[in-house]
Amino acid sequence: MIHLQQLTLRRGDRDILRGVDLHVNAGEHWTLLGRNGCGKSTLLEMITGYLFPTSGKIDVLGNRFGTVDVREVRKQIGYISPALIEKMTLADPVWEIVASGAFAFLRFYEEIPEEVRERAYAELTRVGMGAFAEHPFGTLSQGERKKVLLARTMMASPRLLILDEPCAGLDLFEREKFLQSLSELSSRELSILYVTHHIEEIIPLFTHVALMNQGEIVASGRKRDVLTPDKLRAAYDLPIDIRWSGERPWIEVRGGMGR
Ligand SMILES: Nc1ncnc2c1ncn2[C@@H]1O[C@H](COP(=O)(O)OP(=O)(O)OP(=O)(O)O)[C@@H](O)[C@H]1O
Repeated sequence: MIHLQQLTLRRGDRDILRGVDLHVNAGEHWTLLGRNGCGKSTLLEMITGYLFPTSGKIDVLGNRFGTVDVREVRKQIGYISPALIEKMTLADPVWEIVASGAFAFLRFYEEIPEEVRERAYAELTRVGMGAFAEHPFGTLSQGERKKVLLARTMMASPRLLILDEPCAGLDLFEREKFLQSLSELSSRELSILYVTHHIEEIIPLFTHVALMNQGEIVASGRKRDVLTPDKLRAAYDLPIDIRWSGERPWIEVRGGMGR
């Protein structure tokens, strides 16, 4: 699904990404973790073809970037980023926002086909937002907006779903509801790449983790192999204990900072 080989991004005299290798195979769902500024969002922008590397190779869904039209590849990728929410028109009804996901544009200037409207309602219902279909998008809470964007993304039946901190700013209840909606997508044929700062968001759905530190991937693989106290300490510079509840990790910072 995603194969990155020796990716480097140089800006001025600084390497923002350095020698990044990442291999996401069909049927795997990955989380990407790391401290502020380590390069997570930059990596997502490369995988979605908005940024080009200084060196290295990017293959996404069987397409080698640099030899294909990335806009065509993007049609198969659902990408929810903080910037996307800002692009939505707050006065538009929720169902129209969702329906626009079936096309490669943000707003409708023509009548929306009935079939698209029905699918939009179905996707909204699936994420528990059916009752809000006629509400203006701008009146929704942050958590509700995130679920609407998830529904919108699914309109294009993506093969790859990329989420950049989708639970940021959500309360516990909204976060769990969002994660549940995400889990329910696992029956569809798609792979998920999910960036977060919160290890407890690595719900059973996720199979693999990549840990970044200062532009490099310092550990990657099956989540139980990567989420170990030693590897987390190396990435976060903190003594971290980890406890598993089923296939979901919970962490404790041992003795506070600096010990
Ligand atoms: N166009 C640019 N020119 C120079 N530096 C940049 C540019 N874009 C990003 N950076 C720097 O690259 C680093 C990585 O940024 P990025 O946004 O990818 O980090 P992140 O891991 O997503 O951080 P956060 O967790 O805070 O969202 C940061 O230090 C940022 O300041």
